[in-house]
Amino acid sequence: MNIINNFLKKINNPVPVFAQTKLEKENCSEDHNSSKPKTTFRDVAGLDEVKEELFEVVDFMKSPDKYIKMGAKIPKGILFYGPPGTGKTLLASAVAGETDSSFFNVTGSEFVEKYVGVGAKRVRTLFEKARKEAPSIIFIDEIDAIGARRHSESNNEKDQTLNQLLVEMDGFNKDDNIIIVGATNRLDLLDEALLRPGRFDRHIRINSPNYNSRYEILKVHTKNKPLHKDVDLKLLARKTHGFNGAHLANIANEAAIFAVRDNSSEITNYHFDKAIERVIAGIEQKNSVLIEKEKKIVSYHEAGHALVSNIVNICPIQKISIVPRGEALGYVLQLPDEDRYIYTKEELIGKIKILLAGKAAEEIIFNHLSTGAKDDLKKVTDIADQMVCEYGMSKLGFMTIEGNSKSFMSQQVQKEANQIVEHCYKETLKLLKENINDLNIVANHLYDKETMTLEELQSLIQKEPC
Ligand SMILES: Nc1ncnc2c1ncn2[C@@H]1O[C@H](COP(=O)(O)OP(=O)(O)OP(=O)(O)O)[C@@H](O)[C@H]1O
Ligand SMILES: [Zn+2]
Repeated sequence: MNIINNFLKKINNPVPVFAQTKLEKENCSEDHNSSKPKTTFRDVAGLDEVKEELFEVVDFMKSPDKYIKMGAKIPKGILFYGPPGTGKTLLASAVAGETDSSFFNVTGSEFVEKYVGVGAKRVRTLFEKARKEAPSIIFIDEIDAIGARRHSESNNEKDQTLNQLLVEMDGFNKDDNIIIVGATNRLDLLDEALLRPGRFDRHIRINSPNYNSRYEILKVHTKNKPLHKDVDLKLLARKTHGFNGAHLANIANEAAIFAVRDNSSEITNYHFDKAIERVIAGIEQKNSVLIEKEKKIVSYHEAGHALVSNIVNICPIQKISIVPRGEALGYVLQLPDEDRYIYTKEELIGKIKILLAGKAAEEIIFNHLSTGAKDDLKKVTDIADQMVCEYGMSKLGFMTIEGNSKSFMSQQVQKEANQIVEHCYKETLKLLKENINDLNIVANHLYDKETMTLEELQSLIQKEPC
């Protein structure tokens, strides 16, 4: 599983083996020239909610007076965050295209300099130009390179650059008509000053595409290409689980190149298959069969979590997904329970069962132990340990066990915690075996559709004949 994890990690961090797409840095040099992109929202597939949010920004820019009259503040900064290759640059360029703005496409690292003051000067020059050429969109990719949280052992040059960016953003006039779009894969690294109201105060997560979005992206990138009638983009979308928009654009391009090489007048399934292989091979020597197998395991793992969560019903599920996100190959999103401070023993036991259900589903279906449950087990260990040592919920009695007494009693603590976890695991296996039909149905649905809401889960389970 580690190899596969690495593979997925790698395909989320594309290596520069492909031809650069038209947007990438075509007009960006040391002195930050702008361009006037022709990109529109029609070029961006999927991401409907994000586009909706950006429509408002476009309207702000097109008719600022309407908003100013109402006393509404024009947004200054939008921050896109999420994995690479998912269309952040494309979206920013579409905002520029839709508003006929000058587009400044820069990267945070371009401002990182050895000599104090040089980065800050670059920021100043960039904003001067943007003001002159307004309306403007300034897109700063990898904004964490200049916007990372400041530490006590400060780096003077970096701090000055960040300060200059903050000064420029604060100095906007109402009628400047400049929007800054920052992009990062690591929102958690950014300095809080940058995220304050009036600066980058709109944060928009851009996710890896699910099956539907992959289909839409493939449609966009094959729009002007002669496809053989047998080419089934839905099937292609299915085969490309875990790929991002940049990979899919490359697949469409590579398939066209293969067709030219074959002197073919149309792009066929064969060319697409070769293109997929090449894109995968460019990343790592693997084939898509492995992805399919992996996808099946993750589907059952997440279906296990979801089903048991639905039965135990401690906090409602929002979404179940097998689209990789960060390091996770799949996830079940539950409503945050941060408002809760008190849990009963039954509820903690329920939490442990939900966490163990992924592993249990894998054991029932594949009869294997995999590495996919590492994070789950860590959380289980923490809860069981707290039950024994902090909440007096074991045979050791109503006492807290900490410090020296914890090391002194470590064997007993471990034995109690083990008993809790083992008991929960047995119960979870039993629950899932009793509901094996539901497990299959939910896992198959996840495998096909890749994401599922609570309503969909519940209607699927209810539909099943008793
Ligand atoms: N939603 C999408 N619709 C259409 N094409 C897409 C989409 N997402 C990505 N692409 C394609 O992938 C290319 C690269 O995407 P883009 O550079 O916008 O990603 P990014 O999120 O900015 O990545 P990075 O973080 O690596 O800079 C785009 O130029 C486009 O061809
Ligand atoms: Zn899990």
